[in-house]
Amino acid sequence: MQVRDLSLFYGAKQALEDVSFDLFPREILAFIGPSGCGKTTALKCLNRMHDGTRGVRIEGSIEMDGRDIHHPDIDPPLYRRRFGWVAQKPNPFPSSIWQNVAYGARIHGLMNTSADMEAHVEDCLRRAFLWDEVKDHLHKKQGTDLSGGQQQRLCVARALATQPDVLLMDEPTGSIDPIATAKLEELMVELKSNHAIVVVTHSMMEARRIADRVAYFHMGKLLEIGPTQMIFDHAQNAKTRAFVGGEFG
Ligand SMILES: Nc1ncnc2c1ncn2[C@@H]1O[C@H](COP(=O)(O)OP(=O)(O)OP(=O)(O)O)[C@@H](O)[C@H]1O
Repeated sequence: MQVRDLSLFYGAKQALEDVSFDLFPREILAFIGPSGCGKTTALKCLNRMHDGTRGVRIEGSIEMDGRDIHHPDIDPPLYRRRFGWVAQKPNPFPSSIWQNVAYGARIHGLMNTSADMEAHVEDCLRRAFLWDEVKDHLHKKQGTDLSGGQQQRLCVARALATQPDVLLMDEPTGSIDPIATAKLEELMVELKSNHAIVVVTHSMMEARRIADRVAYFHMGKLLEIGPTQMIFDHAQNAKTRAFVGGEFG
């Protein structure tokens, strides 16, 4: 994806200003920066999640595979299917584990037979590192009956079910414990072999552990983007250096 000179306004308030970056296949790109600097707003631009939000105005361009994502020929539901979304707070549907995963594939008509659907649900749960823990109660347990970390991995499995190219994760480890966090981070690194991942994180350690590249946002601007080690050890911008050095934020 190519994002160029992206600005976003919530009514009169400008939340993003001339943001430009690329997203490459099979990379983890982390958005970091102080609270309110526009990370989530930028994430939501990628899958057109602001569509239909009253008062939001977007300028600049976003292209995916060389095509303008706002072109009238683009079908928004089909476009959005190319993205999986994982939120900070695990939010499984109040239905069985199996239904949580099957839902997306069903509404998009992705599986032809019930055998295909069974295999797909298993595959998504395996890829989300959850299969062994839930395989004996796929229909008996609700998604909401699982632990917080398991619920978050279920949300990843649900996101994988629509066969997305890109996973957008908004502080996915922000509300789970350290052991569950380690498992989710390991999962994200595994998933990047098939997906590009953009992750918003408040944890500098997490960005260091899992990201290939890091983008530093500051008051709506993307001040610096580069390989993770460069941003943490040799940032060009003084504000980036101060933030990753823990001086503020
Ligand atoms: N729906 C909205 N309407 C009006 N202003 C909004 C809306 N959503 C976000 N904002 C404002 O836009 C700015 C950027 O918010 P955003 O949530 O993108 O920041 P963030 O970097 O993700 O913050 P945090 O790290 O706290 O989640 C903030 O000033 C926020 O108050």
